[in-house]
Amino acid sequence: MSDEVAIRVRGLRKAYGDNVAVAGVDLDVHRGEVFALLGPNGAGKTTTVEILEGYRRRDSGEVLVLGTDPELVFGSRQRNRQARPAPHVVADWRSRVGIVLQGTGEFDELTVAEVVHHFAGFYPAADDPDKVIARVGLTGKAGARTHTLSGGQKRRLDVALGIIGRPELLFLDEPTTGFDPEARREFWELIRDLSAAGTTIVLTTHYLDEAETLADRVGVIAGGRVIEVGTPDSLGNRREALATVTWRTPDGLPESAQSATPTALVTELAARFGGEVPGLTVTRPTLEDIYLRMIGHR
Ligand SMILES: Nc1ncnc2c1ncn2[C@@H]1O[C@H](COP(=O)(O)OP(=O)(O)OP(=O)(O)O)[C@@H](O)[C@H]1O
Repeated sequence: MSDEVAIRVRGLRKAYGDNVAVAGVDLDVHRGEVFALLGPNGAGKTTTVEILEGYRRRDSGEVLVLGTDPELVFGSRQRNRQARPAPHVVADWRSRVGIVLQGTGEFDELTVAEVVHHFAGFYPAADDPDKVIARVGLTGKAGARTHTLSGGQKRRLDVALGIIGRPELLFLDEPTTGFDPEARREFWELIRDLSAAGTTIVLTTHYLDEAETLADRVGVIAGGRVIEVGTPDSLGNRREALATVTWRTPDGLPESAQSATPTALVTELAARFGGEVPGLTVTRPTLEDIYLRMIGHR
């Protein structure tokens, strides 16, 4: 991870009529990091990400993605036509940014291999299509027509199309929705590989375990504002949170205590029981506990 920013957002605002979806977001994503955006339904995640991708127009604020304002790259309605980059800069920016949208993975009568090979032709330095098909676990379906794929297999194809151009920056919107547990684990491996190879990754997810496993940093959005940014283990003062120690009394009844010094408590319990403490567990709040607390549910 480096301190150089891949994405810089300041004072981003976007309203749909009277509904303010994004109410002043500031955000930096560093080059090489995996950044997860979390937030309840309607929090403004997709709106924010689609503005970063150049698919939606903002009302105000500054946005730089790989040093370029995405609105100037894509927008035909940009405010300042003079500022529009030259065509080669636009093509260069598009090829450096990979986007995995929700549910694009159906191309009528085309096969998986045909679609991936076709998309590879759009990029100046595309990856090997067959290698990418293997990476997303679709080799067995390479000859299948895309409309015959299952939901999870279509998402894998979406991911293949997002990475075929070897992007420097990859956006993933709820990438593992509909994946079975094994497919999720395989996908996480793929993200780790891409990250290890230096790809900056921004993902939105509702799975807290996914954010915890993959993200270097997490940003929590609620009501169109970023309420906190931090590493998964430090968010919401998680590191300082009390541990819960549970055990069974000699009568077999469950007992528990919260402690800032659980090791001392366990040592004391071990002395009290003269060795093994029955039913002993020591837990700290999960990212999900902390997240739910942050967004106001208890
Ligand atoms: N095209 C649109 N037209 C009008 N309102 C919209 C549009 N897109 C989003 N909104 C509204 O903007 C707000 C933020 O929506 P957004 O899709 O950005 O949230 P989200 O955090 O991605 O939610 P989810 O987790 O459900 O995907 C919501 O109140 C939503 O109804």
